[in-house]
Amino acid sequence: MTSTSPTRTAADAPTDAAGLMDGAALARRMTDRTARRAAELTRRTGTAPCLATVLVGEDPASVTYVRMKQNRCAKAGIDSRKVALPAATTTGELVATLRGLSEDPAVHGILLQHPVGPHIDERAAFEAIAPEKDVDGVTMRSFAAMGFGLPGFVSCTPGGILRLLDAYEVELAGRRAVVVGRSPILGRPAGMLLLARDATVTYCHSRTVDLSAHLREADIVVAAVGRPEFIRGEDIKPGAVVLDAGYNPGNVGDVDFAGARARARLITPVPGGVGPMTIALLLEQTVDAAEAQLGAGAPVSG
Ligand SMILES: Nc1nc2c(c(=O)[nH]1)N[C@@H](CN(C=O)c1ccc(C(=O)N[C@@H](CCC(=O)O)C(=O)O)cc1)CN2
Repeated sequence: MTSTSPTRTAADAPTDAAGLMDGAALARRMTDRTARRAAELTRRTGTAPCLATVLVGEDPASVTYVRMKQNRCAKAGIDSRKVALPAATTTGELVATLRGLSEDPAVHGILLQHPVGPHIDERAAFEAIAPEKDVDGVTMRSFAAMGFGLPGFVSCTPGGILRLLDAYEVELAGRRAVVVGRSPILGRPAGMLLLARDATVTYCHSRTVDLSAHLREADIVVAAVGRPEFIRGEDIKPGAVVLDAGYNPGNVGDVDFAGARARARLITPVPGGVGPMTIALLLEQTVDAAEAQLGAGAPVSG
């Protein structure tokens, strides 16, 4: 991915600006721990954890994200199996591929890169992933667990957002959280995870009347709308915590960073905030899945 956004330095920030939530650093710490767990699992079982990545077509951003996931797998001692399918793949063919991976004992986790082409029934494809291999948290069974606050694989970006909030000791119970966006891999599960932690959650979306009024009341804002700098700084409540899950071309988030930072208490940058957490969670959940399938949970301290 190329970056056209100007480089931000600490000197650019106003003196009373929000603290940055450093997702890149937290993701590195998580991945170090995941790598230790993967090594221990491989030593004990003779089998390395394996993630299958499935990419349909050649969308440049998706190609980049899949490559990033495979590179980080390699660094963490996780095998990856790349399945690249032509753009013309049908729903039936994709479902058959995912069912085959679901039944393959050498594969412990499956990732279907979103989005797939408009001619494909993405929901049907996600549902072809065996729940015990759904390390990306995209099946309805995983959604149900997230909705009820039960154990299970979480959607990776929303899960990463919760880890960031916990790492920065942000209180959630009773706080007003506004999630802008309702996509199945991002906004919806983000709201479910926040609700499971007793936040008072409001979803805003394209049909919301007076988004600004909702945002101005929000203690926590999750921006997952997919439009560059859509959230205006002036709408952020002073002292709010802002998580920008946008990944627009040019590494631009969904939030007007400078404007929001001047009012918020904590904010994630783009890049270096929520994005790296997505892949850290994917790797962690792949090792969770492998441990469960190989019957070999390996406690690792630190
Ligand atoms: N099946 C899925 N598809 C998609 C998901 C997902 O979680 N599961 N998320 C997004 C995109 N995505 C991963 O696929 C993703 C986007 C961005 C990043 C990231 O780390 N970005 C960096 C900057 C990257 C760069 O420098 O080029 C950052 O924000 O610091 C990771 C993953 C859509 N599809």
